[in-house]
Amino acid sequence: MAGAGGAAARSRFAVVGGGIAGVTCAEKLATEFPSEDIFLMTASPVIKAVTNFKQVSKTLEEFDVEEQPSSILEKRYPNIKVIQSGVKQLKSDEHKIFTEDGKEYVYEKLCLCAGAKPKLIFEGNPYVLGIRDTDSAQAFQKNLAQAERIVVVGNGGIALELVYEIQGCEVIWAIKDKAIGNTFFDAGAAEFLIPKLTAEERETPIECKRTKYTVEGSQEKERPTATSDKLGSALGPDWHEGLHLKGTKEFSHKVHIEMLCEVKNIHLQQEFIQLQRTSLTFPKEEKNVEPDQVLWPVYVELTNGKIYGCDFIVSATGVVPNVKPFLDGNNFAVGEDGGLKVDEHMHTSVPDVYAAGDICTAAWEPSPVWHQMRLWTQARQMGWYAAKCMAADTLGESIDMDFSFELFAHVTKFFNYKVVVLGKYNAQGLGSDHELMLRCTKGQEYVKAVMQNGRMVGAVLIGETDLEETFENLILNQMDLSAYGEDLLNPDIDIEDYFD
Ligand SMILES: Cc1cc2nc3c(=O)[nH]c(=O)nc-3n(C[C@H](O)[C@H](O)[C@H](O)COP(=O)(O)OP(=O)(O)OC[C@H]3O[C@@H](n4cnc5c(N)ncnc54)[C@H](O)[C@@H]3O)c2cc1C
Ligand SMILES: NC(=O)C1=CN([C@@H]2O[C@H](COP(=O)(O)OP(=O)(O)OC[C@H]3O[C@@H](n4cnc5c(N)ncnc54)[C@H](O)[C@@H]3O)[C@@H](O)[C@H]2O)C=CC1
Repeated sequence: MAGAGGAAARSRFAVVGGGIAGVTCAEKLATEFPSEDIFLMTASPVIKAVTNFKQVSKTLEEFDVEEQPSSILEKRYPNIKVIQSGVKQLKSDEHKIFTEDGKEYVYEKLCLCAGAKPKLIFEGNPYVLGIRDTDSAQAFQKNLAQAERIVVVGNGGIALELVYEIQGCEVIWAIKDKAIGNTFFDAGAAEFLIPKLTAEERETPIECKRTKYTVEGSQEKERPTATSDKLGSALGPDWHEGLHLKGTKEFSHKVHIEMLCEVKNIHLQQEFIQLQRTSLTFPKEEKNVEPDQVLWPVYVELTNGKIYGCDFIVSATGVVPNVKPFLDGNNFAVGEDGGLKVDEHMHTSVPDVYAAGDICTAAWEPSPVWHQMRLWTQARQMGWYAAKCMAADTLGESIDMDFSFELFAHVTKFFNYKVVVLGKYNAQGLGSDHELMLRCTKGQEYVKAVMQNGRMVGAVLIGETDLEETFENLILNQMDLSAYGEDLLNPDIDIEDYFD
């Protein structure tokens, strides 16, 4: 197709990234321009396909994500040409892309969908693992299978999933906040969820005696393999279901939460022993463990003064967009979160270069009830809409913002509860100018509506509340609900009757 030194292959449209954003973008372009070849360049050997797509309501959507060989995509869309090689450089003024295998490609319009990678604390420390793609999830599972205790740092989606799923291994969960799950929940919702975490801990606590580590013994153990530099796509829904997330112990779940703290330092075993011997200020005893009984491969020192020994650390502390190969020599505007800034047409600050999914930072003036979160729903919506914008620009047509950006809407599962979050579900950016309405039945459902000037601007629905469509409509139509007062959440009143 294109050889080093040979003529560069040309295509009207090129997309970089075989994750949900890139594949959706390429598919949409392939449908809009059936007689054009679409280049899809990706560093990963497999691509992500959205299957069983279901529009649950106006803005809520559910789908499965499948990892597939790229040949399946090419079979479905014969005009998509998958180029399996990482992009190492972009020369946007020449409209050229250079891949790791020494080839070059010329495009007219390009969409960058290279995703993101875990933003690790103490990056480079071999005992700190991140979870992003199939390889890193498997590395995590392999290490967990030999572990008795791990420390999970972070309080977002990944940490919430992990602390609930891990069995047979003690989990020390270190969070900066005063409640769990700060990216999705406020303290009230966290309070509702906590019993689920501790209940299962009580059900099956057949605790075993901890085997004693010796320095020699621990050296024999396989060391954790931290996330490699390989750039796979982010995992899909229920990614942990196929994995056996089990440590070496016989008990079911055992989670200890350390709130309002961060990791101050990480000490390897030898260094820890040395510090204990020589430093006057270093704590003489490891907290939580009988001194000298156990030696752990690594020790985590928290800012609250506590120290926990463990087998390894999971850093579930957010992501950083994969922008590096594209920045050099190109004048991209980059957001505070490190993403490529895109306008309301998914266009970056560089001519003919668009971006979608985790790599981008939405820099347009959003609807008052939409915000960006790096989620696969948004990756799909952005990839699809970016392709529409590329098509419209090519054909000289105008295009309106897609409806999916009107309202932030996400449906997921935490602690085995269905969770729906809508609009400014945590009163993000509203300051004190809002009121909360709550309804909670322990162990069953938690309903929170965020109200501003008598109008609903956000909601959290945990459990089978069946309220998502009604609330979605109420947020979208911004009806004045002051007259309904507390009845809005009264379970004996069918509020749908009011508004239908
Ligand atoms: C463990 C985990 C659980 C998650 N759970 C949920 C969830 O429950 N719900 C939800 O909505 N979201 C969830 N997410 C987030 C969601 O997976 C991502 O937001 C989404 O998949 C991002 O898609 P993307 O296409 O932008 O990026 P990615 O999936 O990261 O894809 C990027 C692609 O670009 C390729 N690439 C990277 N660099 C280059 C390069 N230089 N050259 C060529 N190709 C390159 C990669 O190989 C990959 O194919 C989860 C994420 C993780 C890690
Ligand atoms: N069910 C879902 O919807 C899920 C979504 N995801 C998505 O996948 C991506 C990655 O997930 P996460 O890594 O959980 O990111 P996240 O952005 O959801 O959460 C990061 C967490 O780390 C904390 N943090 C950041 N820096 C820290 C530090 N130095 N020390 C301690 N804590 C720190 C933050 O306060 C936050 O709680 C996110 O975009 C997330 O939205 C992940 C899993 C499940």
